[in-house]
Amino acid sequence: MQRALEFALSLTLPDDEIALTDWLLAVLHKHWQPQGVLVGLPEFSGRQLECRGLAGNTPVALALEADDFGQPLAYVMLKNQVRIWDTLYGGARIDNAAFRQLLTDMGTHNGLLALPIPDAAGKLCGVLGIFDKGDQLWAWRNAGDLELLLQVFGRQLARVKSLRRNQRESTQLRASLRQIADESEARRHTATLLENQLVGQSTAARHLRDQIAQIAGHSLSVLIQGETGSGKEVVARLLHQCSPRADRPFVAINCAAIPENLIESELFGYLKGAFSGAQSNKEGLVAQAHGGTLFLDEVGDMPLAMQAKLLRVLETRCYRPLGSDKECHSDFRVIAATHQPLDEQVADGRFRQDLFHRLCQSQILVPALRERAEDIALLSKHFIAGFGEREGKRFGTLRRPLLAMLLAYSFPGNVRELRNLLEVACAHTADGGDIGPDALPLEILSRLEDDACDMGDDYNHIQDLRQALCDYEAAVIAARLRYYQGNRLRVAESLNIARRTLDHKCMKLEVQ
Ligand SMILES: Nc1ncnc2c1ncn2[C@@H]1O[C@H](COP(=O)(O)OP(=O)(O)OP(=O)(O)O)[C@@H](O)[C@H]1O
Repeated sequence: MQRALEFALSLTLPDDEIALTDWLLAVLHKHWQPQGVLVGLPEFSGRQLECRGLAGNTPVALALEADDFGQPLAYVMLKNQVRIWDTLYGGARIDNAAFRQLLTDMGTHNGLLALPIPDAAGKLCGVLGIFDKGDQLWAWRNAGDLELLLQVFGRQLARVKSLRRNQRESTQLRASLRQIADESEARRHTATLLENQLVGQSTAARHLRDQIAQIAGHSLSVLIQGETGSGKEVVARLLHQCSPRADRPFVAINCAAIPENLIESELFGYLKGAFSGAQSNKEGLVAQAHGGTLFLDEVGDMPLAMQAKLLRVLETRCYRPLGSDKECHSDFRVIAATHQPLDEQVADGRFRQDLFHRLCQSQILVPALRERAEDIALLSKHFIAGFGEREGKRFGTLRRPLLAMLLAYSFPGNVRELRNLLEVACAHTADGGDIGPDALPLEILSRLEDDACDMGDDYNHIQDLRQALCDYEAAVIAARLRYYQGNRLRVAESLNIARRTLDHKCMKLEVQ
């Protein structure tokens, strides 16, 4: 009983095919003690028999062609029948050198008993070869124990294989779940980054964020166009931060700000002595951008001669530092921006058409602020909060009259102008105070009033009619109060309303 239990226990330990084969070899070695033994199991394609065994006490491992029926194990697999060869004569005709060597080591005085291994369903799943003297092989064959042992092995093998398969599948499943979780985490991260840094809830702002999220994923060049101050650099930085290159450098160059004769050395770098004043080697921006993004701001201002050199770099990703005779390579993504109509410059011959096509494999147009006036309130809140934090102050809200004036203004300088204007207003507002027109210097106020644009042909920015009317009313009264230097009687007369009505409106609309 104890031996039976020990045997059963030993069978529970192997958890893969190799360990189970070793278990079978150990059992055979211990209880049958044959001269040699070989267990062959087809590998996953079925083309080869992976064999493990013992020649005496020495471990053997070899691979046999499963369809080479000239060798006995494949032959028994084909016939699915037990066979005994009383001697090993004829081994010389076997192609497989390792197997031939094994037969030679066993000696011709030994024979071979080969038995098919059935799985749980009785299907063939391997083969066992036992080397020993012919009469011993016949005795083992007739006793029938080996077949029983192989049934135990075959069933256990099926179990181990299914366990392995399940483990493989659950590992793959876990890996795909992890990938899905990583992807959705990355998407969430991108969305948060975009919402925080590209402020705005207008349709145009949302579209811009969607475009960035989509374009950031590939490595094509991007041409960003838009009026000055509209947020082109914000878009370029976000394209980089949301891209797989995010942890590599973002290198920006303003082509309009660098003298023509310096652009080349800035971009490509130089070697010591390349020109007078080059006292040491200097790495260029193209090299610094390796693995990351090269941002060419104001690309429309790049001189024609430099455009040709840039085109070559974009086509080959190779460049030559000044004074060097060696080509260098840099893997960068290029993003270019301009406030100029590049297509017109191409038509005028001021910008190379081939470079234009290279740069605009994908395009983003950043709309002017006046085309998305709905964003003004949110942008203002964002900037005021930022200035408050910077100055260590807590500002109240943007008062309606000022908001109304901002909504009516055409913002030729776009978001930058709004930001600058609010920076001034915050600087003139006390800690805890609301920000109104009185916080702006007169010249800015008159700029806002003089340039107050028509509220838009389509009034698309209006989301709340009652609020819009209040804002408009507040803006008119505030402007008139400034014009009459706070004289409410004259304001009321000029607007054809009673003085009491004006007072009431000023209180309700928070106009001072
Ligand atoms: N949607 C936005 N959300 C938050 N800040 C913005 C947004 N758009 C622009 N800004 C801010 O406005 C200012 C100008 O933006 P940016 O420099 O990106 O404009 P630009 O179009 O590149 O200008 P230029 O044409 O002069 O190069 C920056 O301070 C930027 O942070």
